[in-house]
Amino acid sequence: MSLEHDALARSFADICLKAAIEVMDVYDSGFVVTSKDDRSPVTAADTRAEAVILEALAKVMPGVPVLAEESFSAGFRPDIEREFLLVDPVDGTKEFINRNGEFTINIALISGRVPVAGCVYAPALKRIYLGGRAGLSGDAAPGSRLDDATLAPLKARVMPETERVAVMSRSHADERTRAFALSQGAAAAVNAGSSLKFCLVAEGKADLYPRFGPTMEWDTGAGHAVLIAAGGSVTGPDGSPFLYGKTEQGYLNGCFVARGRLPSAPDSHVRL
Ligand SMILES: Nc1ncnc2c1ncn2[C@@H]1O[C@H](COP(=O)(O)O)[C@@H](OP(=O)(O)O)[C@H]1O
Ligand SMILES: [Mg+2]
Repeated sequence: MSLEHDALARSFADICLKAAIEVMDVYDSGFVVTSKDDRSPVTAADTRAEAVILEALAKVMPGVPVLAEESFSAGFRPDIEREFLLVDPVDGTKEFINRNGEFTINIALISGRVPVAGCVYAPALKRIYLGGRAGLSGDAAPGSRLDDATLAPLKARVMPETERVAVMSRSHADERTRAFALSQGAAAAVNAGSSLKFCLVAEGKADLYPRFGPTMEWDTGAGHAVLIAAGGSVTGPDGSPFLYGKTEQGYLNGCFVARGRLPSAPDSHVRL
């Protein structure tokens, strides 16, 4: 089962690398920004990349329901089962529009309400992160195949007692988030767009990522998979489990805190 999740993360990575061709074509050639019903911005990159991802996922995991950002915005409501896929074709759309490179392509598998495999790919930065049983990261160009030679194990660092580094949203940070980070011993803050924040914790460049502003399940599933594979965790601010498949609340996440390795945590993690 665990090996299967590593293999799945790899197929998600290949799908992200393929979808990145569409994303970067739009990014490099200029684009029109339109507003969705919820007034969030969208470009042709989101819809074109999502089409590529959905077609590929239907071959890799036929019959598994997919909750994807643009299809959801268009009104599609899949019947969520114990296993389902989450897709965010361009997370960090504001960063995409601002052309700072901090946007990602995200695919995750949820099983029993927790992420078990995921891939986060930042095509402009050419960085890829995989989470299955193990975490991996490396450099990869849009349109390329995943190359083992460029991948290295991903390990979150043990949270230091002092001088912790917090990473927060570049476009949606607020005072409550900053106050919480301070209360958790953060001595420095970094800002980043998209699910890259989970990846910064996963690679030991930050210790915590508090999020009190709204996010959707497809924004967090893949980054969450990467982080737990690297030995970190995601919980509610009170330590409660952070679960997926929240149909009754329209797949809107509550507040959460992503953390690196806890001082007492064993080297390997246990999944539900
Ligand atoms: N008011 C709101 N309601 C729901 N989600 C919101 C939101 N404001 C921001 N987000 C989510 O936050 C994501 C961006 O996070 P960040 O600020 O960390 O980059 C957005 O992803 P998209 O860019 O895919 O739309 C969006 O889903
Ligand atoms: Mg998103």
